[in-house]
Amino acid sequence: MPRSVLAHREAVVELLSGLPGARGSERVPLPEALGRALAVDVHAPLDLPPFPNSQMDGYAVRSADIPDGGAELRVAAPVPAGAAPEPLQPGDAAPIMTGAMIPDGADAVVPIEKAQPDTFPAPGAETRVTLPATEPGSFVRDAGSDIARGALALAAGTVLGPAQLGLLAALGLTAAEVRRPLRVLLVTTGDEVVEPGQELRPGKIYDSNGILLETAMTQAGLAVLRTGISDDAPAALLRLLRGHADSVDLIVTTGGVSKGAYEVVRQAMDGQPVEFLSVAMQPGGPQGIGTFDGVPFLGFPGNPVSCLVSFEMFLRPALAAVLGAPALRPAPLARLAEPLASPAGKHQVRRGALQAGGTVRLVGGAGSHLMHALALSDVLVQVPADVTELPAGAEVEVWML
Ligand SMILES: Nc1nc2c(c(=O)[nH]1)N[C@H]1C(S)=C(S)[C@@H](COP(=O)(O)OP(=O)(O)OC[C@H]3O[C@@H](n4cnc5c(N)ncnc54)[C@H](O)[C@@H]3O)O[C@H]1N2
Ligand code: MOO
Repeated sequence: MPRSVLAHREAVVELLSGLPGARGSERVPLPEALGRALAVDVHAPLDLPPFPNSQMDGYAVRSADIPDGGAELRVAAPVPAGAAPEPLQPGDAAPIMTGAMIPDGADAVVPIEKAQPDTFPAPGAETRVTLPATEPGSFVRDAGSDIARGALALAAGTVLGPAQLGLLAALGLTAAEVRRPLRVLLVTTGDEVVEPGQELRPGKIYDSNGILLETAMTQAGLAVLRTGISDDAPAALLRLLRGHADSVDLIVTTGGVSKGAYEVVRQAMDGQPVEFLSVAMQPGGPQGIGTFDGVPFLGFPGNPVSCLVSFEMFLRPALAAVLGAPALRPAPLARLAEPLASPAGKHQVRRGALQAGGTVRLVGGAGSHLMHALALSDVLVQVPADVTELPAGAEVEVWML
């Protein structure tokens, strides 16, 4: 009886829950912190914005100076962005640029479009401007209105993307304290598999799983160690694993887990507490799970789509559950652009492309060798195990890659 997707995901969570959750932290410059998880809460060291500033190019005014019908005011010295302005005298309007500091005494900005004349006078010219009445606070971005000094800016565990790094920079920070990543040993296997760039002899194929999983894991915040491809000799794979097992937190292999005559991973795991089983999922059915010399081990199937689907369905969500990062894939509902059929009793994961208007088009068939179709997809279409047919227009959950 195959194991359900949910039960296998729980088994992977269980396997990882023994991992050192806190591997310590390190301080890295912001560009290097992309995709890493914050190790500590970050509180704002200053107000954002740091000072009240103008949201528009226009005139800084005292709103009380302008009655309902509008008023003609004397034009004061202009306030460019970056300058610390003189206080605004009663009855004056100071030309002010977007982002420039609101002068003391001013409490509103009238956009230049509402002024007469509606262009700024030449600097130094003695002129007057007619402005309409305005509410106090109009077009003024108050100090601390984005975040106040001392407030929690980002919580520990937050994965740092461009927006989070932009915030840290806005707060004047140049580095972040991030968690040390989990170290993963990734070994692809197969006598037929050769490194891209080498000669492709008859019967051989290039290793796509290596870069596929290495980068997927890197994006998920793991530090990946690659050893090169293992051939189908169990002794060779054992040498590779033993050579590195004590310096990693997790071992992942691809291939050699199904029912063939030369299943190198199965053979190498002989005597280790590793189970090889079938998950009711397609692709990604054959799976290995356990520990190798005490190190958590996952054996993904060799087909490229199968190994990526295994990563997305089991390892990535388990990392989210155990470490709080990476964030789970967004999983909205989308309407199928076409009908689909799915094997009874198996959770099917199809590859798809989201269309405008919330529909999803299937890309390629169900085959787990379809690397090109995977490369043209942006979602995994989830078809539950109890579903065998869906008409066009049916709602499906899609995981956004
Ligand atoms: N009699 C049965 N045969 C198979 C079964 C089964 O239940 N009974 N399951 C099938 C399913 S489903 C899958 S998935 C595969 C899993 O096989 P393995 O994990 O043992 O993987 P391999 O046999 O080594 O390779 C499968 C396939 O993937 C290609 N491959 C392997 N590594 C790479 C790589 N690094 N880059 C690109 N492609 C790779 C390999 O050449 C094979 O075509 O077993 C089915 N068979
Ligand atoms: O389960 Mo295999 O991963 O379909 O091709």
